[in-house]
Amino acid sequence: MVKFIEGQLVAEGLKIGVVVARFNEFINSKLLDGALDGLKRHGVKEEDIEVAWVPGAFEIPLVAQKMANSNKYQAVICLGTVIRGSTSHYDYVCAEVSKGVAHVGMATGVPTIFGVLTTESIEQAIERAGTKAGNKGFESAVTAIEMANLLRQI
Ligand SMILES: Nc1c(NC[C@H](O)[C@H](O)[C@H](O)CO)[nH]c(=O)[nH]c1=O
Ligand SMILES: CC(=O)[C@@H](O)COP(=O)(O)O
Repeated sequence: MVKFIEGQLVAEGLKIGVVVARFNEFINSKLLDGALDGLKRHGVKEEDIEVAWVPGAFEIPLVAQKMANSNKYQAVICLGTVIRGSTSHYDYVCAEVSKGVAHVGMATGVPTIFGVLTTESIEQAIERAGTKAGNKGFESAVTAIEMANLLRQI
């Protein structure tokens, strides 16, 4: 008999850390709204959510790591938006934030969710922050809950 293990989308009692970048705050505030909505609608209490603002996406991994190492949270959600400009800066920021967030999850064992938009245009970012392509923040909240519950069972 195969035993399947799945994380349920039930979040009562979970404590969640959120790291959100101020750079492109216009978009990121919508991602944060989506994440908070997703957490609360699945049962996370407001007092069990802590949000840390950082300057830009590049700074997300360090603060996510500190949160994950604190043993206060069952998951850490990382939110930001990197929009391609006219130089190679975009590639450096994207590489570091994606590698850094993945590293935090692997190094700490705390699910660390990549809710960072990496887009070619501001329009693509707006589409993914609560308009026609959903809200990456909400999706990240659901992923955090599923992963926190999955890891408890393994
Ligand atoms: N261009 C974007 C940045 N750049 C700023 C960096 O993230 C960082 O704060 C700075 O280099 C200081 O270390 N950040 C974003 O979040 N999004 C961008 O599009
Ligand atoms: C994604 C970015 O880093 C961006 O804001 C930087 O733009 P640029 O490459 O035009 O300096």
